[in-house]
Amino acid sequence: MTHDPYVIDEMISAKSIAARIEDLAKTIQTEFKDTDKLVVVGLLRGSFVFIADLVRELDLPVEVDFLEASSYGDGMESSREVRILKDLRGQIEGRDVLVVEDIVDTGHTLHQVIDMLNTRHPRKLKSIALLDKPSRREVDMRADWTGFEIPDEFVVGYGIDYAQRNRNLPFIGKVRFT
Ligand SMILES: O=P(O)(O)OC[C@H]1O[C@H](OP(=O)(O)OP(=O)(O)O)[C@H](O)[C@@H]1O
Ligand code: HPA
Ligand SMILES: [Mg+2]
Repeated sequence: MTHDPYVIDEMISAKSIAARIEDLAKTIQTEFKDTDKLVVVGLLRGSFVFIADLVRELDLPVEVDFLEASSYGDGMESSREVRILKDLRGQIEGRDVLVVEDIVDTGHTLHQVIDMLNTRHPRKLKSIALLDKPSRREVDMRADWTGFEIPDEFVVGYGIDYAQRNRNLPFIGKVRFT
């Protein structure tokens, strides 16, 4: 697949992301202060940077697990069909679970993942997303906590890709075709 040339304009700096994650971690700590061992579930691949930074700010007993869900492939359009490519390693029945997502866009990915995890009867199931793009929503879905609300721009960096590139940028940038 070939892509038109583009540049990336910074939208949210690494420093702002770090500051916001400190605040979010305090909220999560309060929410789960009585939890024996919280299961923090990262949705691969996009959330790998966010989950790494978030769990290091949590002063709580946590277990980290991953689920791989994919709907975008290499393009900019959701397929609306969320495929589970890799399941959790652990059981979540009766457990407190926090799903960590990089971005909620149409909402299909988080919606379908939450539905699927609910069938396993966790005690408590909450979600957190670094970014929220509410103007593009196609299903009624919101993460319980959000880092930043963003406009309708295709973003990359801090774990998020365009055609599997740019995940390693330390900031969130928007893609601008040249
Ligand atoms: O709200 P939605 O419209 O469903 O979009 C959000 C999802 O899309 C992206 O994942 P993608 O399918 O590209 O896989 P990736 O995480 O491996 O990049 C992103 O990481 C979210 O998981
Ligand atoms: O803005 C985005 N950028 C990259 N991947 C995405 N998947 C959903 N929305 C986006
Ligand atoms: Mg993803």
